[in-house]
Amino acid sequence: MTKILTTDQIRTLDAYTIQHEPVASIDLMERACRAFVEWFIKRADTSRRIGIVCGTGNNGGDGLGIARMLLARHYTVTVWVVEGGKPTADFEANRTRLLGNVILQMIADTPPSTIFDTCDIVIDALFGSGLSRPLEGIYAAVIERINAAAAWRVAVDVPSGLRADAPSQGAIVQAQDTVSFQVPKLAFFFASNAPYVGTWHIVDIGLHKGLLQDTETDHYYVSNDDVHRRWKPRARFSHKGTYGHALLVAGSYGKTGAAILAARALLRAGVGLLTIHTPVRGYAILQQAVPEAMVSIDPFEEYASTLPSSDGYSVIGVGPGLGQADATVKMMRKILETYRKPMVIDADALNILAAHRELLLRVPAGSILTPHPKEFERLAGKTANEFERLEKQKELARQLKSVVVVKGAYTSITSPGGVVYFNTTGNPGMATGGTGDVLTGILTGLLAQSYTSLDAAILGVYLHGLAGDLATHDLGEDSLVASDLVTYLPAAFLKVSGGKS
Ligand SMILES: NC(=O)C1=CN([C@@H]2O[C@H](COP(=O)(O)OP(=O)(O)OC[C@H]3O[C@@H](n4cnc5c(N)ncnc54)[C@H](O)[C@@H]3O)[C@@H](O)[C@H]2O)[C@@H](O)CC1
Ligand SMILES: [K+]
Repeated sequence: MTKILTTDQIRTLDAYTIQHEPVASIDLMERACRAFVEWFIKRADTSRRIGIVCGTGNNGGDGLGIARMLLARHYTVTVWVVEGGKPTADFEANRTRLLGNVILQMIADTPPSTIFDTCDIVIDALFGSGLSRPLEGIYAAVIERINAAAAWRVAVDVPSGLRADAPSQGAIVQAQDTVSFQVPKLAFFFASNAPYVGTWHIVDIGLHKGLLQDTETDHYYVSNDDVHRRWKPRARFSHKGTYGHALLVAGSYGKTGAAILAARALLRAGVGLLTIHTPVRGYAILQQAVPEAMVSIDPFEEYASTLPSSDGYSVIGVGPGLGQADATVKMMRKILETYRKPMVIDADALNILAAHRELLLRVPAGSILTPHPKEFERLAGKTANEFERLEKQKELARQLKSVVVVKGAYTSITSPGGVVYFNTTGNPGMATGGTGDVLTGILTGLLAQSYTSLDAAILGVYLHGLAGDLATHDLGEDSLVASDLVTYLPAAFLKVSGGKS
């Protein structure tokens, strides 16, 4: 698991590294500059004209060090320093090291609109993690020019003006790429910050490994290795009973497709047996579309009303295409009153919980809830920003002793203990109807196979995004449909299992 740390934790790590490696502060900055430059030179050749905009803190010190290294590699570099705060010692040291290489252009007033006209690339080293209040005045004026520049904008550590672990206000640099030191910052994972962060990249600056390992955090992001460790190979002497019997409660008149997508994904996720409970109208369609599944037929024509029995199922997945008819609400109530094993709860099943809040507390411990942001808002209430939403998500997971998955570009998975895992697979092609139904199927299929709910959620969300990425690789983002995720799920399993699936 890769950690996401707060600014205070990173500051502690910096200081600890300086003291215990030991390494001089200026040499640690030198390492940071070198790591940035190594990343940079792979992406820009020496014909590109570079502008570096520096503050007078340590982020600005990085900017000066980067300037020196790029000049030594024969890039054309202009360096601007925005006058203001008291320069730090490492900024001063790097200013001295730069003397004679380039003349620093000082900015004391609103710069002309043409300031960056001669730059192909603008490197933003105005402020880093030391930002403590919104940027205004001269800083805001410079940022306005940076954002208006017809150049590739690359931020050092964080886009200036963005707070790493709190909501941001004031002027913020809109970087296309952010090269961040050692660990990603929490703010990078929120949709509202995407216009500032662009694509983020992590470079290793060699902060103290021991302390990095020992530093506790509630926030992680998920990589292929983490997922591989959670994946379980199938046993030689296993049989269909080994892999669970899932019940999928899904579909209503006009929404049988949701049941098909979830059912197909469930089977491709490796479940032993699948029964789908669906209204009469869905029966013939499901038997043809998903021949591997058994169908339990509701007495009602158009929506589900009565589940004959929930006994014997290892897991229930409920929600896709379900509708919210009164009879369906009654059925949900009955399920929650009698079934005590984990469930996967999605879509209309979540909306039913939001509208009948007494049911929420009946959700069996160890379940997985998969709201998109709007459904989450109905469940947990409005929030002012994504930091607040994440706190509410942790609270809900604790309260229900379940895993809460809020879907988005970086789907966040919260354990009952309040630990958050951000998923890193997936792409905008998946922003299309039915992909959520596929996720419900995958998660239900994994839970049926006795994965813990947290492992099922981390593995399932990752596989779902990876199937989307593999599909996009062949088909492009524009044409991706939810069924493609099911088609590419086997390839995703193969990738996660290292070819052993
Ligand atoms: N040894 C270290 O601590 C290392 C630090 N590094 C760099 O140092 C950065 C952090 O440096 P600093 O802590 O000096 O912080 P910054 O360079 O981000 O900010 C510098 C100063 O700006 C002032 N400031 C904050 N908000 C302001 C506002 N809204 N308007 C005006 N002034 C404001 C603060 O008082 C602070 O002293 C990191 O992001 C990274 O780029 C790297 O060189 C790696 C090593
Ligand atoms: K910056």
